[in-house]
Amino acid sequence: SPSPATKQPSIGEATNPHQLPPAPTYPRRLCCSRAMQALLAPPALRASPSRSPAARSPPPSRGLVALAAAAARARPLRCGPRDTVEALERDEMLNAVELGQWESGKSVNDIAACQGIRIRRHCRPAASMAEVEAEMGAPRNILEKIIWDKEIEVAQGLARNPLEEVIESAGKAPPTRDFYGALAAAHKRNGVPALIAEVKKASPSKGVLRENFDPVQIAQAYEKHGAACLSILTDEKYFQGSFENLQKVRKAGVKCPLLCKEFVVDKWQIYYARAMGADAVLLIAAVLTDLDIKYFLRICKELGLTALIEVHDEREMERVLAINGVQLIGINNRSLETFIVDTSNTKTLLEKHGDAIREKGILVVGESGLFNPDDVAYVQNAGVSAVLVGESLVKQADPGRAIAGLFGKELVH
Ligand SMILES: O=C(O)c1ccccc1NCC(=O)[C@H](O)[C@H](O)COP(=O)(O)O
Repeated sequence: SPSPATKQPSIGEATNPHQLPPAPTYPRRLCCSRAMQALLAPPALRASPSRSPAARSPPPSRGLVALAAAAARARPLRCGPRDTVEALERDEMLNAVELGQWESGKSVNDIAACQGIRIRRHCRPAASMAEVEAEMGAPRNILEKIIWDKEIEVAQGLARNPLEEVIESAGKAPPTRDFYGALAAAHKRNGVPALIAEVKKASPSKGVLRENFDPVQIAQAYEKHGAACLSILTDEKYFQGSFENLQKVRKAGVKCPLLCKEFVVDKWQIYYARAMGADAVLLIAAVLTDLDIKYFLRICKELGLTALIEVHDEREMERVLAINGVQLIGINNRSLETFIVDTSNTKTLLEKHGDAIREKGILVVGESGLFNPDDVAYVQNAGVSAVLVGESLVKQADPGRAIAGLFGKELVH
């Protein structure tokens, strides 16, 4: 059985990642060096769970940071002979400000709020929604509701398909296709933003978009008519999607790289997405702390997945631009809290951050609310290299042919 140092805690497990006594006000450097000491200590010297402050007074909602930090020690960061103290000192996860905040007693939701994140986590995956709501009140908006359900759903998925098995399947999956490269090439080839065409049956804001929904047929039609990549909704409850749809499209021989459009709150979902054939995953900045994003980016890198990191406002854009290794940013014109769609959001954010984005070689995807060639030209002029389009294609009798209508011309492969 795994040693305490390498054991992966389940979501919501309130375990202090460093197994060190809490201090109310650690100076940041001290906190970091303690984290590194814990990392570098031989397993026998790593403190036992009984010493953890969480064990003394189990807080209900510290699981997320604990999870990320514990995983930083274990996987995918491997502390091997080439990991010098200097390298560890430069490690942005080990030095994450969130770890110091957590050690000094902040909850996951307090830490998230410090980054302007309004979506709360309940971190009680074994509880019923009634129990969660009794403790936290009703979810404040649809995105929070989706995330609360997702935390419980992921725990159920983990019980059915344990992490170790999913990691093994992900490792055996056929190699990923280059999502970023496909977008860059299609943009260059067609002179218009590359298309990520979305395979989506329903959405919370619009209800059922297409009664007669065959994901493989739609995916093949999109590919035939020039989509560079596809986005496959996998959420069942709110979008009537599934991981099976993703797998079916992959197995049907569609060559376009596939984005798993899921509400990722746990690494299990990323491994599962890869095991089911994904080439890219969505990470939503409105839901994930900087440390979550950094950690999930490492897992993506290890698996060869591209991460599309979605932002909606100024604060989220600033946070994401400060994270190393980001290649693809999606600007969602739709607020996932209010459903309001405003394409000028893309323009506003790119006016302010376009230079920094270009300097870093990041590609921007304009997402949501695009219906005609004027809409596409508008976001293209704002500076996007790709667009993510669902409703305006999937609602048409022939979603493939609808692509030429959206761009005002045929796209070529
Ligand atoms: O679309 C929704 O109602 C929704 C609600 C809550 C969370 C996410 C939601 N949608 C995800 C998306 O933003 C879109 O699927 C995607 O960007 C395509 O948008 P569209 O072309 O407008 O269908």
